[in-house]
Amino acid sequence: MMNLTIKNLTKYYNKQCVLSIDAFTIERSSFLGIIGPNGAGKSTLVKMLAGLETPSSGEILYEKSLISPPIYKSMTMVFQKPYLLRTSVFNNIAYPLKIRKLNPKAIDKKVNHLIVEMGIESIKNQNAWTLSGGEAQKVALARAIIFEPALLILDEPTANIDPASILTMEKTINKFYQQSAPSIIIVTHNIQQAKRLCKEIAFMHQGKIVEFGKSSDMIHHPSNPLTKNFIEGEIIL
Ligand SMILES: Nc1ncnc2c1ncn2[C@@H]1O[C@H](COP(=O)(O)OP(=O)(O)OP(=O)(O)O)[C@@H](O)[C@H]1O
Repeated sequence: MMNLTIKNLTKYYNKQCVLSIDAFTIERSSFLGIIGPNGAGKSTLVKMLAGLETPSSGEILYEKSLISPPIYKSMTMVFQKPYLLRTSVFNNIAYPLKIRKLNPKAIDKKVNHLIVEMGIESIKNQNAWTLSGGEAQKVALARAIIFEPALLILDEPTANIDPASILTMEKTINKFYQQSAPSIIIVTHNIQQAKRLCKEIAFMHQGKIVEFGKSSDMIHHPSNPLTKNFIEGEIIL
């Protein structure tokens, strides 16, 4: 679990401001959904939270300190297009435990348990570069949660995958959340998914967090007209 505080954060690309957030706090053990139209700045925000993009100004504090290398020991991000290693599915999932020097027996047990839980036994020995998109998404998620990070960032982890696989992934994410109480941030275009998974939702538009609240309030009683239109499926510009 991790507490994050954003202060006067901006991001500019080619002198164009794509993100501007004055103040925002993500409490420990939050399960935050970030929704909003294309280009709203969702990925830019989570990349900065993951330390993959540098802010143009402002700061992000993790547990009240500025981002620093130790944070990476306990944080991971899953992308829409997963980056997997060119080795077996088992080795991909085991990798975070190997680099943390867990003993091989414990690694075997943990990885096999998760593989069964996620229903991916049939691809356990398959080279990860030969997987279908949905299979690769599942492996990327398994690899992310296997070391029980304090902060898990998911950027559209279930985009373009079938409903059964979405449910498997949501079950896995939820179980991890219930068991380990991490902080989870998920960017999703699927409002129903945000409703199913998240405790809080932030709606972003044109680089700003327009509205933030408990997920049931945000979905059923949004107070901002932009949020309301977006949730009701209207096109917003
Ligand atoms: N590396 C970059 N160089 C220039 N512009 C960028 C770069 N990355 C993002 N942008 C711009 O920043 C804006 C916000 O992009 P971002 O990817 O954060 O939006 P998003 O809300 O995640 O959108 P989507 O829902 O389409 O994934 C967009 O206008 C995008 O074109």
